[in-house]
Amino acid sequence: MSPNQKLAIAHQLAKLGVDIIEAGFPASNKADLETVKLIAQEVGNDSNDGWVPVICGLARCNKNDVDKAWEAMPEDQREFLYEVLGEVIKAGATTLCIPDTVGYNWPREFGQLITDIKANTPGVKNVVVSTHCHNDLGLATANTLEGGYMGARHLEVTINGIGERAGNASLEEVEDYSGMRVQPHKPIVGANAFAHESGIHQDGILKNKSTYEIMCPEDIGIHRSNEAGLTLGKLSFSSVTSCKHVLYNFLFMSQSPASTIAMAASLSHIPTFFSPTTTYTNPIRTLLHFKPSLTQSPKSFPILCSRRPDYIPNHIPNPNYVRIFDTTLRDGEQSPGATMTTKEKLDIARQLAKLGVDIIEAGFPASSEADLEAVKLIAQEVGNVAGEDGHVPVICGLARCNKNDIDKSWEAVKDAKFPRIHTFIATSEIHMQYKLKMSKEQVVEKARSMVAYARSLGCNDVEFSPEDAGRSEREFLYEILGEVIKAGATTLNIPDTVGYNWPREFGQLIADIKANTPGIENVIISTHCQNDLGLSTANTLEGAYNGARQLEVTINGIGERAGNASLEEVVMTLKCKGELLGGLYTGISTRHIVMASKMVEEYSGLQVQPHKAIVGANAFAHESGIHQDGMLKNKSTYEIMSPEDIGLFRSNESGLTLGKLSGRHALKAKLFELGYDIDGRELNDLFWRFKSVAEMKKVITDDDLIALVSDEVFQPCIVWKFGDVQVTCGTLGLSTATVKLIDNDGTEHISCSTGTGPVDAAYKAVDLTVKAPVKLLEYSMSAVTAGIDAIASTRVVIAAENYHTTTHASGEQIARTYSGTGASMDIVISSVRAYVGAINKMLGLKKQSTS
Ligand SMILES: CC(=O)SCCNC(=O)CCNC(=O)[C@H](O)C(C)(C)COP(=O)(O)OP(=O)(O)OC[C@H]1O[C@@H](n2cnc3c(N)ncnc32)[C@H](O)[C@@H]1OP(=O)(O)O
Ligand SMILES: CC(C)C(=O)C(=O)O
Repeated sequence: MSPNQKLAIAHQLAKLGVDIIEAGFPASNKADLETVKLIAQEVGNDSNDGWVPVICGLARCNKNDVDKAWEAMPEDQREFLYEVLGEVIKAGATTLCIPDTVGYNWPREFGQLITDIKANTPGVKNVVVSTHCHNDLGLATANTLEGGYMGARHLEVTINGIGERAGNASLEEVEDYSGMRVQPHKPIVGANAFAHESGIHQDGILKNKSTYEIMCPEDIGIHRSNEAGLTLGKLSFSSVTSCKHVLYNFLFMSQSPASTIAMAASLSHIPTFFSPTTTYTNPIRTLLHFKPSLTQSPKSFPILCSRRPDYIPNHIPNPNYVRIFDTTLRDGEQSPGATMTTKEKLDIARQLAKLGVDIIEAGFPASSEADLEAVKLIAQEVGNVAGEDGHVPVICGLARCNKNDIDKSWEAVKDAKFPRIHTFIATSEIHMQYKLKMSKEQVVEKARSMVAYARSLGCNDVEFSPEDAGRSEREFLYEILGEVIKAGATTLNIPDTVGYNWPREFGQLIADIKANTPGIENVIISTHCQNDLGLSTANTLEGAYNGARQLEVTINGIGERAGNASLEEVVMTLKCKGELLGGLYTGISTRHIVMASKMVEEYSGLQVQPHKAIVGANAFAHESGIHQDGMLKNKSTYEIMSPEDIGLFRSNESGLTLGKLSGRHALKAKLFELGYDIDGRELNDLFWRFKSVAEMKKVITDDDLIALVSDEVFQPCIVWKFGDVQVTCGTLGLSTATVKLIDNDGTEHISCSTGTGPVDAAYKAVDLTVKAPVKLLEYSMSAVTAGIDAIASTRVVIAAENYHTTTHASGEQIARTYSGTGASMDIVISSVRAYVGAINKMLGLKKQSTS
């Protein structure tokens, strides 16, 4: 960020009411010294409602760098930590910051560290204890809160959670100046955080907002456009189905996210402020560019147990084995804009099977004919194929507690080797009273009879969820859960539907259910944690710690509103910390994580933020000198897992350098290293794209290849194929473009158009051929690598003008949205590829729903 941008953010932080602003690292460079000085002078003396923030600058302990000593260390080394801290207190320190520098702690562990320091450090009563938690496992927010709970009274956070690698605990939002885009499903400030995609949620919201919202968007400075009478901003609605009730969606004023605050409850008095942001601007992927190094690699994981027990619906022979239930294709698809075609869902299901997930929730078959067909296909094609280790995943379909939904679900899954019906009904007062309009007795009876009905169809694997369990009365939960066990449920899933619990609370809920529900020993307890407060990963782990043996997650954490617990965070924490969690382990083959993440990102159109834990582009990138120095000396200094564990390979580790003389074998091998197993026609097509880039570019980097794979492989079914484009542009006249597209029969269509620029002209030429009027809602471009010969990656979001509308709560018609991505060294070609990809997705879905 520039000095002026930093100053503007400091002013904003002061308005927000933060107590201390760490303004920079003055010794790192002259500009930072000057900026911190300026902030100290201007912001550090400016009263906001009588409050002047403390201005702080970071410095190494040059003589003896104790920074690393402060992260979680084995209990037996704690004495050293108390000693160092005691000494600095004697020397005059006023605040003790306890950093989990590499984001390696989980909440119980970090909380214990704070407790121990408070109990054992001489003189600690005279200073303030602070947390500083990094987010490498997605646990920074939970660790920070646990630290606060255990007595820290100074919590170090960043706006939007940005920071080194996967970032820090988050306050909120510096998206524009930092260029660090937040993902749509980022809690609190993401574009989807208050958007409701699925019919059942919309129905609830229409009846009473508290059914699916735990805070008012207005509290954090977000204004609903329909209430404000405005329709600015992103259209994030795209339901797969027609719903009886009027559909509801929050459209945000485009400037709103930049004004929001993570700890909304305590900060709701703060005035709101905005900074406009409509497109994604993160410019450069900074995936692994390390030179191979001889230094020691991060610790290898303790091998707890690798065998996956045989599948028995209501029993796991090994008590430490935790089933991973992936709901990317059901809850994930409920993310606004994430509608996927049948082929895309099938591809993802295959990848989930490769990953080794135990259960794939493939959809909600009653929601539409298309979803029923997609789930059926997945049941037949993925639910009967054994993977490398002989594992065949369970295929599951969601259903409300009614016969029609359950029939559809059974029809969809019954061809799988291991079919499962998942039925649910809400149990919280607010949902029963306003949404269902049912008494407790009616809800119990419905749940009991529908579980029995599902069993009567011949399904011996029935999961039941008391929706909104996180806000349900305990005694009522024990009662209804006891009844469904008697009726034949084999898994009881406990959802924190609105992401309202914090880890201790959710863990206690699982422990209480385990202790008080009659017959619970005969079933599997499961968790399903939404991420509205950024706590879903920690809640899920607490659930496991307290006895849950099935964890419901999604790839990249996508899902309704702020999404779900993410598979990669939960699985990698169990892999890194399984021992601390009592020896828990999963059957996930983690080296397929990156491929799954990329595929879901491309198909759902939901891009993960660069600082997303595990799979974000920066998760293994080291930006600052001190970290880079540490990495060069020993990778374990700043990495808690090696990228290879999740299928991400450092450049050149193989020694393969691809260029214009490389052949398909080298390309395939290199792609395999990067986590992509590509063959056949896809490999061939990719090969020619690769060759054309290699002819122009001396060095083909991993990022170039990743961009090409995204563009070539993750494309929707082809309705129109991009052929050629020719543009003329400049200052002397209108830009003109000629575009050749090829239809399904191989016929070439050529159109010409003028436009305000070359991309506009090319898009108009495409429109002339396709004749399906669309509106361009978003357009963003980023350079994949540095330099003039970089590959440009384009992302567009479009909406159809004449069809695919749905009704907004305000009564207006809202168009569904479709995303497309493209990559090329030529920005116009990249742009046209993205545009044609989005159009193909729109036409493909239209074809699918009309057939
Ligand atoms: C927490 C979750 O994630 S729940 C899953 C959310 N997923 C979805 O909603 C999938 C997409 N949804 C859809 O396609 C549609 O909502 C459909 C096809 C399922 C239903 O559409 P419609 O029949 O038009 O109903 P609509 O969605 O408007 O309203 C939901 C109705 O189901 C009822 N309902 C909601 N949950 C349940 C349940 N678990 N069991 C029984 N009835 C339920 C509501 O009370 C409401 O009933 P009402 O009409 O008597 O008031
Ligand atoms: C259907 C249930 C499990 C759900 O998605 C939720 O409650 O969030």
